[in-house]
Amino acid sequence: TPVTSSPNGIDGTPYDYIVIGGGTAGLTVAARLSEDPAISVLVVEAGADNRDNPEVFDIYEFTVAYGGPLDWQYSAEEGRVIDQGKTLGGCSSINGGMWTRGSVAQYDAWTALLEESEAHVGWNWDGMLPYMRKSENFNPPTPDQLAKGATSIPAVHGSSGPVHSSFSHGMYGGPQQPAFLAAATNASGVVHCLDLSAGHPNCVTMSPQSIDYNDNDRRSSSAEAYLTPVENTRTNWVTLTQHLVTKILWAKTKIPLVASGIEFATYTNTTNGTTRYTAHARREVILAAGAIRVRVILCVAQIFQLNRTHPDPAILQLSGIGDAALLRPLNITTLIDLKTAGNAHSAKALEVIFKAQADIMLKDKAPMVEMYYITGPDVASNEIATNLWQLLPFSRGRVAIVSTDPFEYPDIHVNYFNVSFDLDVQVAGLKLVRKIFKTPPLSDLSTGETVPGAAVPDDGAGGADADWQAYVRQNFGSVLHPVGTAAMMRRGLGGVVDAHLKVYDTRNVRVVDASVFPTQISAHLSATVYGVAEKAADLIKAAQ
Ligand SMILES: Cc1cc2nc3c(=O)[nH]c(=O)nc-3n(C[C@H](O)[C@H](O)[C@H](O)COP(=O)(O)OP(=O)(O)OC[C@H]3O[C@@H](n4cnc5c(N)ncnc54)[C@H](O)[C@@H]3O)c2cc1C
Repeated sequence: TPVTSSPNGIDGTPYDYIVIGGGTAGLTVAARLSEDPAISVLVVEAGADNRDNPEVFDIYEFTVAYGGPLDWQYSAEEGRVIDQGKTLGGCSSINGGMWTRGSVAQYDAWTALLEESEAHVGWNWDGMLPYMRKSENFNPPTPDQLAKGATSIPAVHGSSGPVHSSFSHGMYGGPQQPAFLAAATNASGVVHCLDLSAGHPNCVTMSPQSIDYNDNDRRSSSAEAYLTPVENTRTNWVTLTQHLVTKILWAKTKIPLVASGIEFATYTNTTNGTTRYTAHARREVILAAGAIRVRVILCVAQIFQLNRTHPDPAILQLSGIGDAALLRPLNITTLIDLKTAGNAHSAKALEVIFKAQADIMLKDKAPMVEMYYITGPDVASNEIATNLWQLLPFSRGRVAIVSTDPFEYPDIHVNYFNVSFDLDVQVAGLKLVRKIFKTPPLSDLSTGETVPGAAVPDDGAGGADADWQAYVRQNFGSVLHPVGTAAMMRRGLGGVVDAHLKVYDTRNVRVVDASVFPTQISAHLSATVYGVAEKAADLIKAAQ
């Protein structure tokens, strides 16, 4: 069976590649590797196959899955909840489907954080664009959508990839959208651009989603895009759902480590299986368990940038890769002492990483916040609203295992506003939102502000900083874009994987998911995660 929840026939079986996590990146890389019928691929996914559940396929039910069984609901300090997809397709099965890319300079900075000798691998805009396009099948705006104000630059999009992207049938056609575009320009000078995916996202425009226009706006998750079309024909690819990978098994525990496979256990909403199964990897183990869990598996570096959480690391930690000081008290033998988990980024390394980010903000003028304008069905019919999302925080969080029980959630510290500049950015962004709503032509449509309203009185200058700060601290929620927990960076900077996405000091373990982003980007992440996974697949194939 191509997708199964039974370990029978998988337990004890060898595969060429084992992919841990059938999420956004995991299914992408598995699909590409299994294009060669001589290569066998096993994907092990903790969640179930919920492709037929409207909470997954119906993009108009976005947010309904939060807090339910399809959501990991990791907890962090101050009672915060970090939602992440626990279902086939991972976050791509429950996310908002916003389809955007970061700026040219942000991708170029990834190379700058690697060894010079690795620059040729092409972790930059020019090297990523072909892969982001490869993943995509863009449906340019229809005449009706054009009339409502949709724009695009079709040449920057892919037109024959697996992930469908388009504007929706439900695209709202009222006067509020053009009024917002014009008011944003009038209030701030930010220009109206045609497309957020063209590498220059410092602008205001309407944005497509990862949905299939020709299939009634059905969500185009990684499962729908990469697995569904081939699942009945590609017999060399098996996906096991409802099983948690508990650790990586090692054939050789001297550096460079060689993985021999994985151990896994049944995992349902009611069962933490006690039986441990194994599967063997002839070639490689590929970690794609997301930015929180990879760290649990790897037990490696955890930068927890605001809006980013790293799931993968936990699996690394359970497998003996991580900070010895964390693993020793848990009686886990440290195989690779990767100290970057938690607090080990030296001041010198942080200076380099922060300077790269500051340069992107100051020289490249990369967007520091996103204003997500909402109208139509998402809010009451007489309301217009804006979410303000901070894109490039300097605060860093961390993920660490707390026990050797693989079912136990890792300890997550998001450290929001640990760097006070992040709070300044929030306040400046919110003041600008208020200004835009008070600027024509949007102001002509508004009868006044309800939220935050009197909670942050407008003193004529947009409100007092102290009032805004208190408001942000009380109301702030993460946009749930964790990255960087197993960063692709020079080892001296705290990197966990090299430019080939190989974990340092291992021969055959790679990380392929949002964990490897060394820095945050001014975009929603999924389009870039697909690009990373597509590029990773080619790197892995080239190494065969
Ligand atoms: C609520 C929400 C809304 C978002 N909205 C958008 C948006 O509108 N647009 C956008 O572009 N991006 C959005 N994002 C971000 C984007 O979806 C994610 O960054 C991206 O999909 C992450 O991909 P990934 O492959 O790194 O991880 P995931 O897609 O999370 O995949 C990891 C997979 O590994 C599985 N797993 C974890 N641990 C184990 C284990 N031990 N054993 C087996 N399996 C395991 C998980 O269940 C999961 O399926 C959103 C994210 C969230 C959470």
